[in-house]
Amino acid sequence: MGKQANLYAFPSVDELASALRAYVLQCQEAGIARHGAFKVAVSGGSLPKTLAKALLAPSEGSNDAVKWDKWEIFFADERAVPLDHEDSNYKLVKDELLDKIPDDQPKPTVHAIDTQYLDDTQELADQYEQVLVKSFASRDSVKLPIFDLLLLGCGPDGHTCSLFPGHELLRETSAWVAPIEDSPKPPAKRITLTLPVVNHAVRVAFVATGGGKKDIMKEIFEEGKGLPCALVNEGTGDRCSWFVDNAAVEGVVYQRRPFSL
Ligand SMILES: O=C(O)[C@H](O)[C@@H](O)[C@H](O)[C@H](O)COP(=O)(O)O
Repeated sequence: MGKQANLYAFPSVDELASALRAYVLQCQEAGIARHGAFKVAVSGGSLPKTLAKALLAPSEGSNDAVKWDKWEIFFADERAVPLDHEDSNYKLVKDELLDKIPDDQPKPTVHAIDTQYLDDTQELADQYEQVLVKSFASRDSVKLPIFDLLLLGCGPDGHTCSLFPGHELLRETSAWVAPIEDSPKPPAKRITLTLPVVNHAVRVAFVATGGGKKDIMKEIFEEGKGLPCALVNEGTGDRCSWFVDNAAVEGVVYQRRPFSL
């Protein structure tokens, strides 16, 4: 049992957000204890909004503080567009979360893509990989970076990051960051963390809300079928936690756990 992904279901997004906050802050403290920083990668989609709900809530004491100055934020996937483009995940995270951090709090370090390489997605991915190498090398001198936490969404087809069902990118074994030019979800050109990097993180948290997710949740948790989200579940076991609302898992046969840290 201990080897399976944790599924935490909440009656509302507000309750989900408050548990997510506790979970993220525990990961933050573990990262700081390990190496003096909290290295986290985030997805686009609906995740930044829920994350903002969790993290911008007022702090309830010293054990409940978001230590933004220790945060290094990376992008689990990013679209090959300028940073002020409406498809940009950077812009999404900036608008939903970063710009709303109160002025009296320090700001996190944010690692955006280098937009001078937008016309060449391989180069864009390679350059972003170098950002990771610089951030992680002194820590591990490593084959793979070890993120303290990945905060991911789950698409209606079971994709996560920009790793899509049946795509050859799922077989990538050496790159940390890879380009994709034919994303079925627009825009087509993107970069993404690869599956080995995702599965190597200390912890992975998926956030999925709303009844629109229940069919794919059933497939992921009951059948798997090589869906990217299921591959992450298999690759990370109980290092993986799903934060969902009841609507997203209605009818899904899989044991929910009461949330606790
Ligand atoms: O850039 C992207 O497209 C996202 O990173 C993508 O992987 C997203 O997380 C899922 O599609 C879930 O999106 P929703 O949360 O909006 O369903």
